[in-house]
Amino acid sequence: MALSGWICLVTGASRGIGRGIALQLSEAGATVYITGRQENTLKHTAAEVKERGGNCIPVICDSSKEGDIEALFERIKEEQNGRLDMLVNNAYAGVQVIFDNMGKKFWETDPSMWDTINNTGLRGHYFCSVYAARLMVAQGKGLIIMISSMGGLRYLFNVPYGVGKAACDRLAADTAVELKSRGVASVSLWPGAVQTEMISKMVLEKDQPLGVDPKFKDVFENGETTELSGRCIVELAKDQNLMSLTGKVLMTCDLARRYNLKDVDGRNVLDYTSLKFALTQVPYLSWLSSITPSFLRVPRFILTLASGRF
Ligand SMILES: NC(=O)c1ccc[n+]([C@@H]2O[C@H](COP(=O)([O-])OP(=O)(O)OC[C@H]3O[C@@H](n4cnc5c(N)ncnc54)[C@H](O)[C@@H]3O)[C@@H](O)[C@H]2O)c1
Repeated sequence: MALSGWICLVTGASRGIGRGIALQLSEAGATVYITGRQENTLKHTAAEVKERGGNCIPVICDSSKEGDIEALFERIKEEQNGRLDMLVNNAYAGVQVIFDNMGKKFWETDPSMWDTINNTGLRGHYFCSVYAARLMVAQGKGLIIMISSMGGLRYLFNVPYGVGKAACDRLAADTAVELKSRGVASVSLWPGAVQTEMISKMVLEKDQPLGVDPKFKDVFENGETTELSGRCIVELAKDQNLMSLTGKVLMTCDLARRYNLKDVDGRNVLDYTSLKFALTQVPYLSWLSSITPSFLRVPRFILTLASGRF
């Protein structure tokens, strides 16, 4: 099996993308530590891993609490003789608050939204990266992945969300500078729209989700399963040229093309960098989408320019 013998850690794996990644890593043969705040929900993921013949170790760990994080890494160090091959920084506490405040300006929302979104989804990632890097540098190899999103490029949802995602991308880039000579890779992964349990409840199962653009609902209707990111990560981990990608933002649609992957339900992966898809999002031009070949992609330098930073 591809990741047989690997020791991996996925934070926030009781549901959503973290759960999907844990399922795929364990299916590939890795021993996967999974974290979350509640024992009962974590146990569901652990049971599913076991059902599929995998091996995972649930650990209660609140990513917004540094004491919990320190204890988690102490435990891995002790149980695995200092070995850790992969850290997936996924835990995220922002989805509910994002939907509860959809359409509001930052000055109209409680400023504590910053902490809800970024204490777990950014600060927690930094703390985990520090402790993981200590183990990985000592063994001279490893892979750290930040689960981010295209909200890192330009405005999406709200201010703390976008700032947090841009910072996750920068966290991967800057940690990569210091880790590269030690044999450890660090990347940021942008999934596309993912059909998580929360997204199903708040978008897909509602006729007109409050404050949500109907186009947004269409995108999620064709979205990725929660396991596609994990499938991409398994291939990435085995990639002989992994180090050439360190520090970069990687998109699931690009990785699916690079490794010739389909989603776990057999569907092709929606390429949200294709010109065809981009046109569907532009008012008055969406009709052009039906006559645009799907292999044409928005060049990466245009994406860089789209950040509007210079
Ligand atoms: N859903 C999407 O369409 C989508 C698309 C692109 C990127 N992403 C990103 O993927 C990541 C995961 O998002 P998701 O949609 O799976 O979210 P989710 O809310 O479905 O899952 C988040 C997970 O983190 C856990 N968690 C929350 N707070 C925690 C804490 N304090 N400590 C430990 N665990 C905690 C939850 O229990 C859950 O398991 C986020 O960074 C999100 O921005 C999501």
